[in-house]
Amino acid sequence: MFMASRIQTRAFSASARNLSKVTVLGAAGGIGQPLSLLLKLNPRVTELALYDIRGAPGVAADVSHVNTKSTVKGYAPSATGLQTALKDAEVVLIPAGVPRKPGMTRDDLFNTNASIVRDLAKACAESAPNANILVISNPVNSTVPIVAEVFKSKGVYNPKRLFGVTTLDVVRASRFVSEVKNTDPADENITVVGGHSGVTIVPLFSQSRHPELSSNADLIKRVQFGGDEVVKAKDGAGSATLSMAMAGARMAESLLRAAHGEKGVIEPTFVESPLYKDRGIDFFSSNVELGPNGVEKILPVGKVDAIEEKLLDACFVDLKKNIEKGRKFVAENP
Ligand SMILES: NC(=O)C1=CN([C@@H]2O[C@H](COP(=O)(O)OP(=O)(O)OC[C@H]3O[C@@H](n4cnc5c(N)ncnc54)[C@H](O)[C@@H]3O)[C@@H](O)[C@H]2O)C=CC1
Ligand SMILES: O=C([O-])CC(=O)C(=O)O
Repeated sequence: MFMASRIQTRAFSASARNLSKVTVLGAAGGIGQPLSLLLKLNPRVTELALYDIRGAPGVAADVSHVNTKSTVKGYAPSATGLQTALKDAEVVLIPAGVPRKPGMTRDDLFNTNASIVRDLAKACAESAPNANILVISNPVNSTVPIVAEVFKSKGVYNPKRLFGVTTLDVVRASRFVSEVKNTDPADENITVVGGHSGVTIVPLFSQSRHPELSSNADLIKRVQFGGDEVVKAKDGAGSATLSMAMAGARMAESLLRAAHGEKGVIEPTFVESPLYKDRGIDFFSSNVELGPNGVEKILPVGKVDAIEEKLLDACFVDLKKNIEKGRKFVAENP
């Protein structure tokens, strides 16, 4: 009896400490809906706030019937809708914005998505300045710097709490390698660094258990342009949504695990990074150890071979321009 009540007390105080509100901005979209469902299935999430310019209350009502303990609320635009959705959030995921159609690059989305992300970042800076912000909206190489600039302008920028979601690139890399090698993707841990578009995506096969793959140009290209495969197959109906939802849910889960005290949680993510500042690159995706304060430690890229060195050089050229473009947008359109 005594034991049982002690265990109960302990369980209660642990869960009281681990109340985690997660907010999705763009929750009624192609990514937003399955992402919200996956978050509802995550026992670490205790409150789920779903916001969109249309349809979020319906998605919330639907997801709320899934029989896990978390509460779900949907928010429509109103005087306080976005503000209330964001208040006390520990993690905010942003998949709001338009997706590509065949023939477009991610940069072609800039004109529409830059202002969407800027405005949502303003709301986050005001209502959830201490949350972990996970940016999914493309072009990630530019939208993450946009969020950083907005937070700076409001005096609340904390680089340890801002993440561009690049998880899908490693998810794809491990799956594509497993198809080539006829292995289980769970055993294929492929490091992918750089940014999240075309040649800025740099897989480092030399560091994997199949170092010879670093000369496999087709495989490198497939990882760099994996998103295009989906855009083409969807034929005008959008880009990756289901695999992206899985990747976004994994990133959110990793942040919550780290926030709840687990050590050694590592994810690849696009963050403000010292790794290539000497090359003029202020944001870079690499493996990052997560902790209760967000970014705990940015891991070094490690040894790369001559082919990968060249891939990195090409990455830097585009990445620098993409980052600058995001910053300039906020400077000119505050
Ligand atoms: N980081 C990554 O690896 C990936 C990023 N993406 C990007 O994610 C974004 C979303 O893609 P999908 O979900 O397929 O698009 P979608 O068009 O299906 O959904 C976007 C949702 O955002 C909402 N929205 C638009 N403006 C908004 C605002 N101001 N506030 C709140 N919600 C707003 C729309 O109403 C819509 O429900 C795109 O920019 C896409 O390129 C897609 C796949 C992978
Ligand atoms: O390809 C796109 O436009 C969507 C995306 O970022 C991806 O699937 O990696």
